[in-house]
Amino acid sequence: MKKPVKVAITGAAGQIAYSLIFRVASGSLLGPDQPVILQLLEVPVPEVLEKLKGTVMEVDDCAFPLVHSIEIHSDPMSGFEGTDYALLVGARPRGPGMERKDLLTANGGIFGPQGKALAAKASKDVRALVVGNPANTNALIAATAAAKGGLDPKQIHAMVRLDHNRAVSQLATKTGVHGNDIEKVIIWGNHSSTQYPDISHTTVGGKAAKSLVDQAWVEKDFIPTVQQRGAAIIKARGLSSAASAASAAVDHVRDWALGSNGKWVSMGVPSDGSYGIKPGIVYGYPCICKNGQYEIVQGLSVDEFSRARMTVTENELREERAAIEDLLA
Ligand SMILES: NC(=O)C1=CN([C@@H]2O[C@H](COP(=O)(O)OP(=O)(O)OC[C@H]3O[C@@H](n4cnc5c(N)ncnc54)[C@H](O)[C@@H]3O)[C@@H](O)[C@H]2O)C=CC1
Ligand SMILES: O=C([O-])CC(=O)C(=O)O
Repeated sequence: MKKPVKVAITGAAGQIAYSLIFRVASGSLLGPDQPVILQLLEVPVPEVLEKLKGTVMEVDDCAFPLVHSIEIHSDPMSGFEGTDYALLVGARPRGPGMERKDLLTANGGIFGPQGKALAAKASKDVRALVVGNPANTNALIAATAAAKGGLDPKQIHAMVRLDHNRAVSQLATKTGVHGNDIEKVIIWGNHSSTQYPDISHTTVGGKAAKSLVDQAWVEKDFIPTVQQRGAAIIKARGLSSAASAASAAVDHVRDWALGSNGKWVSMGVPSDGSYGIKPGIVYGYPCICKNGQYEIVQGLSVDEFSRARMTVTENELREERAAIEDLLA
């Protein structure tokens, strides 16, 4: 048996975690031979911690072979002790009629202290994924705080994988193939309604996606459907997406940790000037992961249509940054 690794999950009594914890415990995240220590974090509110105890009872009742032990915490300084992977889910979700950036004030304050605690307590190689919305700017806040404590901002990502998976699914349905046959989808920018799902480089069964679908469908159907999918789920379910968000979080961290086998995956990572997106924001890019590291895919052509959309979502992220600049100080 391998040595157990520590996986911290915040928002552990919430709806995403109710799916995520079981996926991690079953081995979907790090493989079928990797034992895990679950570090479950919640707010220090008795009713919430009681609810979390109920979830833990259920994890116990699954008798998962890979669960080494389970801890409950309400302070990130104890909860992130020795953490190898952190899934930062805990934050308020939006309701009908809200944009995700409307949550900045409610949620931004959560991520500075968590970034600080990761730097102080987690493994020096920790990899953290921010799921809580607005995910990109929350990741920027966490990464800025973590960097002050010595972590590399590249260790803290934002999740745009749900958008990536949604784009794959929409295109698969349209072209009548399985999602497995689709490669090189990109989500540029923000996990918001300005994100740019780009199929300029996408292949479907080895053929250029652009040769299989018309541009009017891309502009009027595909892009808005992917951009608005979160809102459509809220309208249908009365609650924001949960199991699909957990699944995307598993996909993101698994590919980061174990490698994407040469495949492109969309990840919200610190902008580094690639594709003209100057540093200072966390931006969705196409990435390839290997040996526990990610690299932004370089050298792609960007046409006028794509550039305009990449700039819109970049501008929104710079506005979000300006709105929380005080949290970066
Ligand atoms: N990036 C993405 O693709 C997606 C992001 N989300 C976001 O994920 C977040 C969580 O969603 P749900 O699980 O549905 O919400 P939820 O309300 O069911 O659960 C959130 C939990 O986080 C806890 N929490 C709040 N502050 C915390 C803190 N400082 N430390 C630890 N726990 C804390 C709350 O007590 C609550 O139990 C929301 O912000 C939502 O908008 C949701 C879907 C997709
Ligand atoms: O839309 C929301 O608020 C939840 C979310 O981020 C998504 O489903 O993409």
